[in-house]
Amino acid sequence: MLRVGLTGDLGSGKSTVARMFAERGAVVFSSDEMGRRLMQPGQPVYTAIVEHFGGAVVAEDGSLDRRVLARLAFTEGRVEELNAIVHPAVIAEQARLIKGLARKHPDAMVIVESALLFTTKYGNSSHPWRDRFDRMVLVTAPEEQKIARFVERAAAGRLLDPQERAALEADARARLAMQTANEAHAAECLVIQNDGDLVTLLQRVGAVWRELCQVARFEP
Ligand SMILES: CC(C)(COP(=O)(O)OP(=O)(O)OC[C@H]1O[C@@H](n2cnc3c(N)ncnc32)[C@H](O)[C@@H]1O)[C@@H](O)C(=O)NCCC(=O)NCCS
Ligand SMILES: Nc1ncnc2c1ncn2[C@@H]1O[C@H](COP(=O)(O)OP(=O)(O)OP(=O)(O)O)[C@@H](O)[C@H]1O
Repeated sequence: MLRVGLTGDLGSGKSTVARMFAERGAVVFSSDEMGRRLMQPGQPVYTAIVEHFGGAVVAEDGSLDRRVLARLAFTEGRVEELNAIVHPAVIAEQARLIKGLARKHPDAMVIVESALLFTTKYGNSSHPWRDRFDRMVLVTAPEEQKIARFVERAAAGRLLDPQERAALEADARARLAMQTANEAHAAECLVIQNDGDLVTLLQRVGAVWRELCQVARFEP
């Protein structure tokens, strides 16, 4: 089994790249999706977040209010408090799933996608990502393109008024300010530059996929 970490800043295109790898046969775990699942009512992570941050983070329907949490995390400087609750649970769940998969499908290519693989403090050693992954893939894009993609994805086809657009851009910049480590690790990664169209991206993903298959063949 080859364990691949797929990282890159917000809006760089990681999830898009992850889907392209999945189409080629990789098993992909999205940390954002897993985090969201573990934050559902009834989960220990949900309970811990409500106990720590108080009832103001609970929406009317009983789920966590992600806008309130995003404000606390990215505007009010409390992101580490949230990370300390969510990250250990996500990392443990990924380790559990990967262990099960290794037993059933020892030849699988597993890809774990997250913007925070290099920065999270919650692995089991001082170099958590080295222990968790055999190879790292980094997706990069110019800063303004990352912000534009984040805004367009959040708009989901709606026309934004200038205030909404400015608020989303500020949110993107605040999150990006916490993701400065990724490109500093470029030398340790297979890098996919996502500064063109989707056809170009598909070609670049194909080249990296072939490289990963070679590694898997020679380092089983
Ligand atoms: C603050 C929360 C509720 C905001 O939710 P929201 O739906 O707006 O964003 P979502 O979770 O889809 O994340 C979108 C992007 O924001 C960025 N981001 C999310 N969490 C973080 C963080 N802790 N540090 C830096 N950037 C982050 C990433 O680029 C991510 O891909 C949520 O992001 C969260 O709980 N974050 C803390 C836990 C975490 O790190 N989750 C992500 C991986 S486990
Ligand atoms: N090369 C591209 N051409 C056009 N659109 C793109 C390209 N790459 C990504 N996108 C679009 O940009 C948006 C952000 O991409 P994606 O969700 O893959 O980024 P991400 O790195 O996973 O972001 P986040 O960390 O915020 O989850 C999506 O709407 C995606 O469809």
